[in-house]
Amino acid sequence: MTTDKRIEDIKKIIRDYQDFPKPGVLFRDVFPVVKDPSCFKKLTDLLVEHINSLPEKVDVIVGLESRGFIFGPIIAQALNIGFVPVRKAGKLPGELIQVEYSLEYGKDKFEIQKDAVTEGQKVVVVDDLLATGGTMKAACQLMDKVKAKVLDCLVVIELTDLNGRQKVPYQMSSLIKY
Ligand SMILES: O=P(O)(O)OC[C@H]1O[C@H](OP(=O)(O)OP(=O)(O)O)[C@H](O)[C@@H]1O
Ligand SMILES: Nc1ncnc2[nH]cnc12
Repeated sequence: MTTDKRIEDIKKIIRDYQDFPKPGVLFRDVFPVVKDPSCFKKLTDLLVEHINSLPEKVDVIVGLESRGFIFGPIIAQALNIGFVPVRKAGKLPGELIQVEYSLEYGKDKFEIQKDAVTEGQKVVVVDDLLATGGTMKAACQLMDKVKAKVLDCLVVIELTDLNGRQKVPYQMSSLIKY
């Protein structure tokens, strides 16, 4: 993604919290961007422009609980396509597919409804932030299990200097890198 004045404006209002939620973690809080309507519009426009620049047309936006739910649906709506949630274990009804994963400050389990994305559908996976990449990698494993085609794994913020970074198996894109 290219440099853009809008990215600088967004970067200015992301807030940092040292030692949250655990000692040693520098937490990057994206919520001030959502609170500022002009910045939030800039951010969603940038994400939509990025998706429109992909070589293939996207069928479904997949968002990761919970901060991926802030950005995913608004992007899907702008693109006039559907949004599908990937949720932490025990939240979704019906037949599910599950994976376990580890993230910067813990472990969790992700689930998707079996028929939410169908074989061959082209998806973009959206989240607010990539740290170790464990969360995004787990979402990709779910996409493999439903035989979706992942065109892009898109995050607002990417932490590039983190120890224990896990490889995300598909194309990764981020607006802001630290
Ligand atoms: O790259 P990783 O090391 O896996 O970390 C990134 C993930 O961590 C945060 O989610 P969290 O699980 O804290 O949940 P939340 O969105 O519900 O706050 C963030 O929103 C990403 O999903
Ligand atoms: N450093 C961080 N800041 C905000 N969200 C996160 N999720 C995982 N690591 C994070």
